[in-house]
Amino acid sequence: MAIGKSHVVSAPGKVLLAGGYIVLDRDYTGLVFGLSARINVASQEIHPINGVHLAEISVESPQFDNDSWVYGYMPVGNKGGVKVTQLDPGSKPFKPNHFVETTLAYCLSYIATRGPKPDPSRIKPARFTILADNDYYSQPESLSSTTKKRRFAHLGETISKANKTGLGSSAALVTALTGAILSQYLPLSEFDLSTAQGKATLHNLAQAAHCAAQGKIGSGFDVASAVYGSCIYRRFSPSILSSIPPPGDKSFGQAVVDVVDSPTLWDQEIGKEATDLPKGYAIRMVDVTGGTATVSMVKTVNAWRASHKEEADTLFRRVEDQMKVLASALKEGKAEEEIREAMAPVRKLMKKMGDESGAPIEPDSQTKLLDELEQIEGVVGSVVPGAGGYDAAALVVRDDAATEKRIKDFLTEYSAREGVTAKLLGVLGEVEGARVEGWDVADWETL
Ligand SMILES: Nc1ncnc2c1ncn2[C@@H]1O[C@H](COP(=O)(O)OP(=O)(O)OP(=O)(O)O)[C@@H](O)[C@H]1O
Ligand SMILES: C[C@@](O)(CCOP(=O)(O)O)CC(=O)O
Repeated sequence: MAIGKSHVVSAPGKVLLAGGYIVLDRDYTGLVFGLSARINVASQEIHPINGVHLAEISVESPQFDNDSWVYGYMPVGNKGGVKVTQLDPGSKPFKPNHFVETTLAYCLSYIATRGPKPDPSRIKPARFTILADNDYYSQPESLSSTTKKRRFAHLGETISKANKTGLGSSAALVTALTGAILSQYLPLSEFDLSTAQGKATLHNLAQAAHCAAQGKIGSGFDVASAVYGSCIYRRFSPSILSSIPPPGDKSFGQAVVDVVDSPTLWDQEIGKEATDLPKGYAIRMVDVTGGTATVSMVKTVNAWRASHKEEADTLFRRVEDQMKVLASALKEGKAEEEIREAMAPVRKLMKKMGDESGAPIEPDSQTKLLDELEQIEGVVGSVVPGAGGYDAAALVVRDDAATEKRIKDFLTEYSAREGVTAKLLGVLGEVEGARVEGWDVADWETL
């Protein structure tokens, strides 16, 4: 087989600086920042040689051991789209990748069904290569220092064993893969990521695929920031997606097209104008070992809200109001002291939400860590991002080497003292969402 030139689409990770839990309800918004850690997906057409034509699409994640997935595809009736079936890799163990498979089913069905009449012959054999920036996964200590220095380090383990750092790998992956598939099969006149229409198509399709793969539990803030970058996000109505039957159904393709291309259904709000960071400041993430089950935390908060409606709604409203104060302080480049004063109540209110509901949103071990971090010169404020829990902290900091060194030294000392592993990640908050990259996948090992 011969491989064509690659197109690379990337999407950023996320940090929900303020608005965890409240953003699950359309009545409230959340402040989300994109992160400089991106997942890139390169697409390449595969040309048959000697007339041998296989209806196969392969997806590879070469930073992980043996992680590649091969799919066969075939049309489903007139409006069913395309059915995707994972093929047995033969020599290697059979491992499904639910996010990849669902994204392929949604995107290929959308492409094959849209237009004046369905045309599954638009789908041709192709290869998609996933390359994730290193901060998405904790780098095993055993990696050599040369490997660690590479932009896309080989982790020496399978993806299922990798320890995620919580930057939203599945949303960035689904968004970048959706962008790469659309760019691969549609002409620029039908999909152009640099236009508002192109971003809307990417957003709607990636939300639909991600929700289906994830079991419809999230607010979609992670996919929204993967597409649009930093924003104040109000979620779409969850009912939008309820008319889509499972992939393989005879009306699946048409249902995906009707929902994704609907000019009236989508009611999310992406407030781009209200988000930015002051010059000279950055958002940094601290990865703390220890996991938190977001789904059960959400259930606990929802149960508390159901039984303490008035109290919960007042608290939710206060979180949103304070989130907006923080967003404006950052956007308007207010003085450090004002940002500090805007950020501290966000933390207090989230701690209160945890105390009242019984979900460990800012558990005491995190309170100790954040309190100490906030004492460091150059650290303006801290919060437990997203759902909170035991595994991460987000900081607004002065963006200079001296502050970074103070934080790193502190975390080394704190980890030894408290018997945890707390590390400063390399990622920075950034404003840009999904984009087309200029490099060729053939060069990835030298980047
Ligand atoms: N580099 C990658 N290559 C292939 N698949 C990936 C990659 N990164 C993520 N995935 C897919 O996403 C899944 C992880 O999704 P999951 O919902 O568990 O994490 P998440 O909550 O998005 O991550 P995070 O903890 O980073 O916020 C993996 O099991 C895999 O299916
Ligand atoms: C609890 C929630 O509001 C935020 C979860 O954020 P994170 O995955 O912890 O970054 C859930 C959601 O909005 O999808």
